Amino acid sequence: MSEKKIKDGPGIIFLVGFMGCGKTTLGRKLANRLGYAFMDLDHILEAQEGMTIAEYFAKHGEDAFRKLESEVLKQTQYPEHAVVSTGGGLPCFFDHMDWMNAHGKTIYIKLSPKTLASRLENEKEERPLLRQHHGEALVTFIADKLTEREPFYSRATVIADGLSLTAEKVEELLRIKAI
Ligand SMILES: Nc1ncnc2c1ncn2[C@@H]1O[C@H](COP(=O)(O)OP(=O)(O)O)[C@@H](O)[C@H]1O
Ligand SMILES: O=C(O)C1=C[C@@H](OP(=O)(O)O)[C@@H](O)[C@H](O)C1
Ligand SMILES: [Mg+2]
Repeated sequence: MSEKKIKDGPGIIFLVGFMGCGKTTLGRKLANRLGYAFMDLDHILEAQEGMTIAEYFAKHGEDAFRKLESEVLKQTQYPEHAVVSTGGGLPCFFDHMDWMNAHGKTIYIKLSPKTLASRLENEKEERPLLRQHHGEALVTFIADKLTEREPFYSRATVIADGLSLTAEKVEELLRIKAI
């Protein structure tokens, strides 16, 4: 594996962006391409708690979830090289953008509310914040939440157009940025 790694590369790459932008999907592909470990903080949290995020929200509520995802972010043991997919809300709470930028590089996968909504319409059950929104109301909900979250996401090391983003393209962006 090690010969595949970008020499003196960014170490830890955190993928950030709204629900449905592809952090989990692209993260796995990017890790595979770079020969880095793949870690998804939502999956780590679910394995640790023995329940899904939807179950955790139903049982303990969002405030408890935000505290727990903060612990998971900061207490996880990261290998030297890893691609880490975060949950969509994580960058927008506590000091998480600063923390991730201090511990690695961040990539914001940017997409429009319309595209996000079309990807999420059939994947709302596992995302408790979206469950009660449908059709045009889902687009509006996403647009409003995105406006709120964008200032946090925009502090990423690299801002990438999610529509044309592939693992190859991310690798190229990292090289261009020389990080
Ligand atoms: N580049 C892409 N093009 C089209 N659909 C995608 C792409 N990346 C992810 N998806 C789809 O969008 C949905 C959400 O992807 P996911 O990786 O779970 O996003 P996130 O982790 O950011 O919430 C999934 O159905 C996934 O298959
Ligand atoms: O945006 C959010 O607040 C959330 C995003 C989810 O992760 P994905 O972005 O991978 O869907 C998950 O952490 C939880 O449902 C809350
Ligand atoms: Mg995900």
